Amino acid sequence: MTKNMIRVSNVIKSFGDKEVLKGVDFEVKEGEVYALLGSNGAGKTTMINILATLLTADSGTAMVNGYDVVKEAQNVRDSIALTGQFSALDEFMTGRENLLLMANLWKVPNAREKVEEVLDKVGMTSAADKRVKSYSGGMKRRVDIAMGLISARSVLFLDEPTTGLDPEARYEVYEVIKELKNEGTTIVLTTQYLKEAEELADKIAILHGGQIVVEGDFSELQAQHHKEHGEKNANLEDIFIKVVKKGK
Ligand SMILES: Nc1ncnc2c1ncn2[C@@H]1O[C@H](COP(=O)(O)OP(=O)(O)OP(=O)(O)O)[C@@H](O)[C@H]1O
Repeated sequence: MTKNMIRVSNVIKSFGDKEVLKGVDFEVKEGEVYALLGSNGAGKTTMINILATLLTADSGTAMVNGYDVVKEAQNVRDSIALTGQFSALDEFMTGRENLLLMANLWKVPNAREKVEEVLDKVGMTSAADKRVKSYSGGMKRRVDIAMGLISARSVLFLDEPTTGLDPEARYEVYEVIKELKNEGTTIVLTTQYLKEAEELADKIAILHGGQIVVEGDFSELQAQHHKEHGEKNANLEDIFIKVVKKGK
């Protein structure tokens, strides 16, 4: 049986009197690409930060790689890599130097070989000796993802990895995610580009009104949409808009 890498159960989180997550439940299986979608402010980053031990939920439980995010936070941190919208790279160092620094910090065995391996994986070998400040947005994002891949982590969180990138750069990052997916990496992805979720994700979830209101693979979402709205072969954008409108 495939292992559950993530198990979220009845997670509730408020900021002051603003209730953002109102009982979130979901599971992600090993090797699955799980896309968490939602409008701006729906709570996607909040949920990911709870899973990444950067925030604590008010109640409910969340497990990553079999570890409780509160009681076994260090084990969870050792199990995950998180890449956000904002680059954590040193602009004055080269891509290779950034990766090597990270590999040494994490005491990765055979650091140099590992750096070459991840550079190759994200297609950045030929530009590896140029300073990060000369990179395009897509190149920076690819090295960011490579930073996450430096140590063998069980789950990769990609929080809006393509936001703010032009279409060409987005495509480059998209190709990297596809490659990781083919290798069987468990990925939780948030994205504003529904086409990406449609093509990359094994499972799509829509977070709305503080809960997961729809979940399934794309064809299941299409079938549900067909049943409710009589529209066949809808794209994810149509489905998303109907779900979000209905929930209002
Ligand atoms: N530290 C905080 N203090 C107060 N409010 C916060 C905090 N972090 C998030 N929020 C609020 O919680 C809500 C959810 O934010 P979150 O960033 O999780 O949403 P999101 O779905 O990731 O949105 P986006 O797509 O815009 O990134 C927003 O209304 C936000 O303003």
